[in-house]
Amino acid sequence: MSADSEKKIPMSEHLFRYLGLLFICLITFGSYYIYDIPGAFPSVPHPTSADPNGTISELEIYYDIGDTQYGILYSVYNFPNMVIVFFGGYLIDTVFGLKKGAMVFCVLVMAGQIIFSLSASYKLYWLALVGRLVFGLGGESLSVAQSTFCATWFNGRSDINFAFAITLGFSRIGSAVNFQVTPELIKSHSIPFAVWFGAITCGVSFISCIILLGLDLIRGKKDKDKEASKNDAVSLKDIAKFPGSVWLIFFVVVFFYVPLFVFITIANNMLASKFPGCDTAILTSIPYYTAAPSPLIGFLIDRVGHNLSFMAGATALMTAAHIVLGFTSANPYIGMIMLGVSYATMAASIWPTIPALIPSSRLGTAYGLAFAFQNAAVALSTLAINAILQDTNKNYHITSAIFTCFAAVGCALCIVLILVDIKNRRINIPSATMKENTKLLNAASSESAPLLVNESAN
Ligand SMILES: NCCCC[C@H](N)C(=O)NCC(=O)O
Repeated sequence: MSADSEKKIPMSEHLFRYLGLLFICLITFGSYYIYDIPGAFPSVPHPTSADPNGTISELEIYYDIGDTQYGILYSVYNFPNMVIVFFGGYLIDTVFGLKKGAMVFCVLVMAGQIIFSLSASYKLYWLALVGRLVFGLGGESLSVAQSTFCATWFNGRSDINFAFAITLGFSRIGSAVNFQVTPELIKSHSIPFAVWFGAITCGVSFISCIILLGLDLIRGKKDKDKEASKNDAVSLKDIAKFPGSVWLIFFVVVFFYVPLFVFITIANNMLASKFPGCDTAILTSIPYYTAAPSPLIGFLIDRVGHNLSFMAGATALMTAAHIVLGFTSANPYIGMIMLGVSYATMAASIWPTIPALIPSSRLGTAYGLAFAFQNAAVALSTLAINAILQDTNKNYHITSAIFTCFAAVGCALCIVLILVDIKNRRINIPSATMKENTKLLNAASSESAPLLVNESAN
């Protein structure tokens, strides 16, 4: 779409897209809110002979469990998603279609949290695991549906990076709000009340999903898309035909999100041990709060394009952040803010590159694959990092070196992507050209579905 033709879009059309975006944001608000409910339980003193200043989560006391069982509340979410989220994307593309898929995943998220809440009411740990497992069956796939909705609603528009950044910023506000609200509700009411409140946020997301489905029917008619319900079956051959750049982007997802998500799980202890007396609760939530202004970065990328250069900048900043946090005595706020800015930049630049490489009919599968790799890497690295810490008597220099290397590899991959794109000219180009290419890609794929872009042909 040229700048000229875009100027002719009536205001009511822009308002309609942004109304849709509001509900696209809201469908995952509940899932991002409830994901870290276990982590938001307050810590209480728990002195032992080995560690007189030791603390323990109130959740462990409530269910009468240890650290390992606490960790399993997260593992039952991540491990199955090494595989499930890929099938979630596949189901969206070929079995359910986007609308029914979103509804099924929303119901699973809400059902999972209701089961978790019942476990809190009856103090049953095994039921809590069942709840987290059911939540995991829908949680990641719902994020795939969200990305696919966002790509579909903003396909070929000049504000697609902005729209993606808004959904991520909004979702991460959900994560951050949980860290403030859950401890407050536990203090002012009770543990079951705080957990049931999470179920209410999922109810809000469920209602938003119903409204979004209605709006999407109208959008489908406006855009005259053939996404009546579902596409032709995705075959392994289609996936093998995904362009090389998309596979490299999946690897960047892995090498960027491991030093972010896995680091955050150990950040509390690492920062407390390196900087005694610092406020670790505030420090560890900084990267998520910093994601809130990522729409500003998305807005900037919409103006200048060159997503890969922003991704390279984000990985370079992530590398520097881990060096500052792990190997210098600089104030930890500096390193954590660097980490947050790098996250906000990556979140705004990486996810919109996928619709420029993969046609709409295969977007669910592509996002599903990206999240499957991400979950596998995060789940395995979390185990490996904790094993290393245990074996080295909590030598955080080693883990910082590992995170630094991961981020540096991510940066190197971005540079390779930039070099590859000099020839292909698909994603490190001015945004107007990228949007034009995306439209051509989708037009070509609807004529000879499922056609995927052949990089060397470009
Ligand atoms: N409950 C966490 C959902 C994560 C969704 C997805 N795997 C993801 O990482 N999205 C990008 C992000 O930055 O959150």
